[in-house]
Amino acid sequence: MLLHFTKMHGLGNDFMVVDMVTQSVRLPPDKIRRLADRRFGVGFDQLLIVEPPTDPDMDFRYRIFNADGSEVEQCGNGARCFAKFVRDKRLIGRDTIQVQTAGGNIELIIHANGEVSVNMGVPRLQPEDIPFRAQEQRATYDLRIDGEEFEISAVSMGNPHAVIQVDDVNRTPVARLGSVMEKHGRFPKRCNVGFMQVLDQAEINLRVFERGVGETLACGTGACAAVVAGRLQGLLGDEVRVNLPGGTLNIHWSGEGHSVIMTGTATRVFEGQTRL
Ligand SMILES: N[C@@H](CCC[C@H](N)C(=O)O)C(=O)O
Repeated sequence: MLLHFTKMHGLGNDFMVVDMVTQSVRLPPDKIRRLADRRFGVGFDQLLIVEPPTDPDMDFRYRIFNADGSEVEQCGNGARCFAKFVRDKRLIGRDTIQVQTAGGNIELIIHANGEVSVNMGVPRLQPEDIPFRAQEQRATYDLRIDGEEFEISAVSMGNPHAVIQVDDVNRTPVARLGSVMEKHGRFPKRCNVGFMQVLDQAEINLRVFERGVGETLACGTGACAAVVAGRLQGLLGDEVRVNLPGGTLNIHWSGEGHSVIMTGTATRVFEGQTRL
C-alpha cells in the first residue's frame, strides 16, 4: 500500500504530514519508528496526522506522534505546518482554522506573508494538570538531577514541559541533563526539557530536549513554556523573541489566565510516497 505524505518543517523541527481525510492507513508505533528513522526511513521528529474532527465546531482533528511512536498531546511548530498543509492541499479555504488536539483546541491564523500565528490556549500551571508531582503551584521547584540541584519551572502547553534557566545555552550539556530530566519521577508522563538563557526582558535563547525525540532544532510548545516560566519569574515581558538553533519564534503572553500566541514560519520541503 502506498502512503502519500508531505515533508515539512518549522525552523528545522521536521515533520511527515499525512492526510487521513482523503486516505486511510493504519500506522502502529513500530511503523512510525521505522518511518522516523533518518537512515532507513523518511526521517522526522514528529508524524502529523490530519483527520476529520470529532467535534462539529472544529475544522480538523490534529494528531501528533513522536519519533519513538508515542502519541502526544500538542506540537506548536507542527501546528503552523498543519495550517499551511490544509490550505495548500485545499482541504479548507479560510485563513483562520479551528483545530482539535489531544491537548485542547487551538486556532491557527495564516498571515499574508505566509507566517502562521497559533493561539495555543491558556497554559496550565497546577501540578496535577501538567502532570508534575508537587504539593502546590509555584513559579519554580527544586529538583535533583544526576546528584545536582536545579531550579525548574513546570508548565503544560497541552504537553508537559520543564524549563531550566542557564547562563549560556551553548555551554549546557543538553543531551545529558535532558535525557535524565525527561524521565524524572516527578513527571509521571515524562516531559520536554527547555534550557533558557535570558538575554533581556524581550529576548531569550532556548534549546529543547524533546520527550520521545531528543534535542530538536526548535520546539514551539517549548518556546511558549519558556516564556510562561520566564514571565512568571518576573524575567520577561509580554512580547518575547525566542532564538532556537533552527530560527526565531515570536511569543506573546500577557500573564496568568491568558492564551499564549506563537508566530513563526512553516515550510514545505517535498511531496513523497512510500510503500508500507
Ligand atoms: N516539536 C514540538 C513538540 C512535539 C511533542 C513533544 N515532543 C512531546 O512529547 O510533548 C513543538 O514544536 O511543540
